[in-house]
Amino acid sequence: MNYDYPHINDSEITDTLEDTTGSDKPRILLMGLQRSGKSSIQRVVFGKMPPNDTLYLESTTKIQKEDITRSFIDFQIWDFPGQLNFFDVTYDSQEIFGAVGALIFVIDAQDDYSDALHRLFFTVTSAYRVNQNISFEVLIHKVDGLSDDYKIDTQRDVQQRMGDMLADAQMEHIHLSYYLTSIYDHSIYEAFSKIIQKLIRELPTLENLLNVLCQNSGIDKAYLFDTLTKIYIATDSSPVDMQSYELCSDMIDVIIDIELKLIFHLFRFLKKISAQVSSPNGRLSLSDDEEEYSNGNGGDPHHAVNGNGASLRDHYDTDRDEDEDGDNQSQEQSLRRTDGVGQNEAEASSLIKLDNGDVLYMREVNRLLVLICLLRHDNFEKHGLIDYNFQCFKEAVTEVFDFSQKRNNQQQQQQMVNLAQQQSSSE
Ligand SMILES: Nc1nc2c(ncn2[C@@H]2O[C@H](COP(=O)(O)OP(=O)(O)OP(=O)(O)O)[C@@H](O)[C@H]2O)c(=O)[nH]1
Repeated sequence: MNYDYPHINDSEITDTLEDTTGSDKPRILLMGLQRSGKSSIQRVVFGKMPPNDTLYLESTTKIQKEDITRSFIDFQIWDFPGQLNFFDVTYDSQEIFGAVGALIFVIDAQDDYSDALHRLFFTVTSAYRVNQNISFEVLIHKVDGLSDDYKIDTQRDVQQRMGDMLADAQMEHIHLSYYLTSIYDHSIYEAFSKIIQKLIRELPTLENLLNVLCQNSGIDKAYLFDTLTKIYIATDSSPVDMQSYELCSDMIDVIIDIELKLIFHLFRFLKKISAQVSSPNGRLSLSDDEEEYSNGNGGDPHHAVNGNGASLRDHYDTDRDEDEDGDNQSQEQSLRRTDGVGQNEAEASSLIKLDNGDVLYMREVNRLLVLICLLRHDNFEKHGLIDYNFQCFKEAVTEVFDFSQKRNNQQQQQQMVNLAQQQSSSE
């Protein structure tokens, strides 16, 4: 049986190739059989699509390239149509696979995956011949429908069969990493966190900084999250347990939800102001105001933004305790301007007290990154020390990325100089 890709006609290939050139950003490729879940993963993790909406996604016919902007993760994701063979001679495989950081192969675990394994073998061995630096990642996907025992058995079976195939081809030196994933829970974010971390050059430095922060502040676990994608780009060296990771990851959703509500009310407030300016008597009636609040936020006027809207966070300052979904988890939110930082460096912080006495503490490192820590309540009493250490951590992280940015710029300039020299010598 031929497990290679089916033959594709030329017009389809040319059509697709138009999409394959362009950006210098490191690439993450999503490959796998049709309907294995590639586009769903891309949309859910990087596009915030609700998992249920992926049921209506149409099959991909061309490479879908997406620049991950507004995120710390400065990569390009390429979603490949399941039916095309990009190792065909018609393609410049050097162009496609030369600059790849990670090749993620998605296997549908709810289906018979024999064909998928042969395709995975073909894909990995072909890509390896082009670029030996690619990190190969295998998502055993859609495991939400499987029992825990069956998940483990499936992973063992996939690993065993791939290991045998690579050994038979004397290519056992190719290393594959395996993850059990589903878009319906945290597993897909956890897997992407580990995949992306392999591509971050600054990872060891960030881990060291997090270790020092935890040791000196009584913090049990700390994650540095990319706010947009909920991918954690680094954590301290204590073991990651799924429960703490899920709590921290959920905290981002809670905060974003609150911020969105604030933006919504700010928008309504500004709309009202503009209506007031243009209204004949130039006055706002109190009854209108109350109606707005009761429609929008359950009648709590303190959720409104009390300023001129120049900076949302600069004007928001509230604490609250409330029960969450019957969990009796006490939650305090405080989005406030921190003294000692400039007007433009307003940063958010947030605190959630858990039932067992632990505390989840979030601090904004910059526009793209947040630090979320889990610690015992009595350790949180040394609040000033934690805040001071956090400022030191933040400065160090900023320095690391400034340095890395400068190095990248220098490397790019050097590459351009080399290219120009090559061109002039060949003329
Ligand atoms: N149960 C379950 N279904 C999923 C999961 N991820 C994706 N799906 C479903 O799988 C189906 C196919 O998903 P797609 O993302 O379109 O698959 P694809 O690999 O991009 O397919 P092509 O574009 O044809 O190559 C959709 O109905 C998704 O809702 C998952 O984690 N669990």
